Amino acid sequence: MPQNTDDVARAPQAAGPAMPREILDLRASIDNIDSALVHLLAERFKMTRRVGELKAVGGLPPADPSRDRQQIDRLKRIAGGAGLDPEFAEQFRDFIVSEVIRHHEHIAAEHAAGRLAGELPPLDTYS
Ligand SMILES: O=C(O)C(=O)C[C@]1(C(=O)O)C=C[C@@H](O)C=C1
Repeated sequence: MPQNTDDVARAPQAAGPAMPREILDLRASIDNIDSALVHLLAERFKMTRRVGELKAVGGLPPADPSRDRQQIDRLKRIAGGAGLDPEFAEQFRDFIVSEVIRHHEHIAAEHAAGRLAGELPPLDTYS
């Protein structure tokens, strides 16, 4: 994903002390990381949208507390090893998953109203 790293260096400077070159370089990297995070999140939401469709079709509830517990324990362990505050990692996951739940609920309501769009798996294939 190409980035225009000149954006930061060309940004107008407020009056005051000059911005050190290293901060400008760090900001360019921060912008790249933020962009990667947004792209990763967009991919994650594509996956969860499909999960939401399958849950709606299968009559499964939007939230899955045992999966939540698994994810939280795993992410907190990873965060600890990566030098990130595990509580922050949990809150970040909660923030994302609460949006996923909102999407799941919307998809379930659309399905209940017979308006669910997109490719759906055939039902009762194995019964
Ligand atoms: O795995 C699921 O069952 C999902 O619906 C996805 C997801 C998630 O965003 O990771 C969302 C809600 C659930 O409570 C658990 C996980």
